[in-house]
Amino acid sequence: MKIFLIEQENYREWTESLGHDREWKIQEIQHQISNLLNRITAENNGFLLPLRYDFLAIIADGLSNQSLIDIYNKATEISPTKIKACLGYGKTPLEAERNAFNCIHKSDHNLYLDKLNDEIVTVCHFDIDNFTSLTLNTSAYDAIIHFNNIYYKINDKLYRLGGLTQYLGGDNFISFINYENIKDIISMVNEIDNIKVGIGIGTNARNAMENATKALDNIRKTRDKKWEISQSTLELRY
Ligand SMILES: Nc1nc2c(ncn2[C@@H]2O[C@H](COP(=O)(O)OP(=O)(O)OP(=O)(O)O)[C@@H](O)[C@H]2O)c(=O)[nH]1
Repeated sequence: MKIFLIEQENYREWTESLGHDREWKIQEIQHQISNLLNRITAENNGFLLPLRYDFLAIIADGLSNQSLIDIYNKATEISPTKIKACLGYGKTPLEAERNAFNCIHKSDHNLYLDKLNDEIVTVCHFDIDNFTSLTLNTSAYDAIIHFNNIYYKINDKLYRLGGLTQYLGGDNFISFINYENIKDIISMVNEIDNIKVGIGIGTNARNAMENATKALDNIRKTRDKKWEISQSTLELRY
């Protein structure tokens, strides 16, 4: 697995430079940066995980180093701080991210790329059943508390498998995992009520993500299963 990790350096100093009436400005700028990097990453068939916003991760399998250079250049163009970025490799997405993080802190260069083999990308798109049904919820915020209780339980298991997990809004969250751990995901969701998962496999993260959402939509059609796997060959885009 390859993770391209981008650091916005001296983030705290930048935030403090905005004064006390700053949080709304930070939120505005963070979401603008995440929006623009999300777009250029998707155009290159990757997938952006905003993580902490001062550090953003890109699932880089299937992306050329030139694509990563283009994304790095975009980040340096739009960020209010200096940018450092490293490409890391690992058996799991978490190991790859840790290696990229280590590289950022050890490397004197602002950009470190390596010639690494691409591996297939596997992503799980989790969804809670009937999250929007009014009978379940007394308020939008109560629904979030209900979601969080499930999310943190599952996230801990995904972390132990070496998955990189990101909340996407509503009752949706995804985890990029190692292909070998699909069986662990299936046994996990079989033991948890009111949750389903679409598992997507692809030659790059965008392809895998599309397949995971397709699998999730298929489950909704019949509602007689808690998981489905979908894979296809690379569809060239852009
Ligand atoms: N990020 C993201 N949000 C979604 C997606 N689909 C739905 N949502 C949001 O997630 C919330 C729940 O939507 P659904 O999961 O479709 O509805 P549900 O009530 O849980 O019904 P089922 O999942 O079909 O059982 C809503 O706030 C939607 O706006 C998606 O593909 N991605």
